[in-house]
Amino acid sequence: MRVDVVSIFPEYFAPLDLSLIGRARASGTLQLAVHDLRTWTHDVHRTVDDTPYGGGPGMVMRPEPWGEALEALAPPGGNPPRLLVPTPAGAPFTQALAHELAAEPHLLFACGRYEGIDQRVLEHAASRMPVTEVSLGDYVLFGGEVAVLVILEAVTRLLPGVLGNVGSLDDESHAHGLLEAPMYTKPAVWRGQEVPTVLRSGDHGKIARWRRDEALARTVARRPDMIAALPPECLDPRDRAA
Ligand SMILES: Oc1ccccc1-c1ccno1
Repeated sequence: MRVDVVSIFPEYFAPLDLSLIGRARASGTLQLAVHDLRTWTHDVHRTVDDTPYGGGPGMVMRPEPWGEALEALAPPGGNPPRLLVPTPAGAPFTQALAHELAAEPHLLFACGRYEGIDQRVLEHAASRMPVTEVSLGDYVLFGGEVAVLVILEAVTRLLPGVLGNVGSLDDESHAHGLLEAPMYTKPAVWRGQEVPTVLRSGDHGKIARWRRDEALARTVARRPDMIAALPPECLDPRDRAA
């Protein structure tokens, strides 16, 4: 997978040389390039923002540098990337979208700052490539860089060969529409608290059932919205009686 990121703070992405993402880049699974938006400015002050039409506080990112950056990184006529624009006004970023993005050959991230990017940039881009405005949640950040780091980690870990133990994707939170069950490791007793006996029973059927029940209970308690979204067949008949 090829990933291009455009930002006025490219140094935000230094952490992407670390850990599993760093290994994915070294192995060639992930080809990542970070670009400074100011590369596509032509004035002495390398200006990227201006005051908003209609008034109001703050500044808006000018369309000209973005237009040139997106044309440089997604040249007309080539296979277009999918443009991801983190914004508080975007669609929720979910594990399902992470899986969708992990199947894309080329992602292009536009990191907005200030009050956002002139909307015409996204409208013009949409005439040439798929554009997804995405939100991490109902809160406001200084800019899109942190959101891109989160999205990149969620997507990269789904790429083939990145996670050593592929099985760990099977039962993690959101893998089957539920939150994951509590996890334990040695010692069996720690500060007087004992690991649930069933987990040390060796009975894999009982262990699987316990973990599913715990996952369901956690989801009901913490994320009832996820329960409402579960397809009926996901709820065991015994659970329906509950
Ligand atoms: O608050 C933001 C500012 C710029 C770009 C993205 C965001 C954001 C907030 C939540 N998800 O994304």
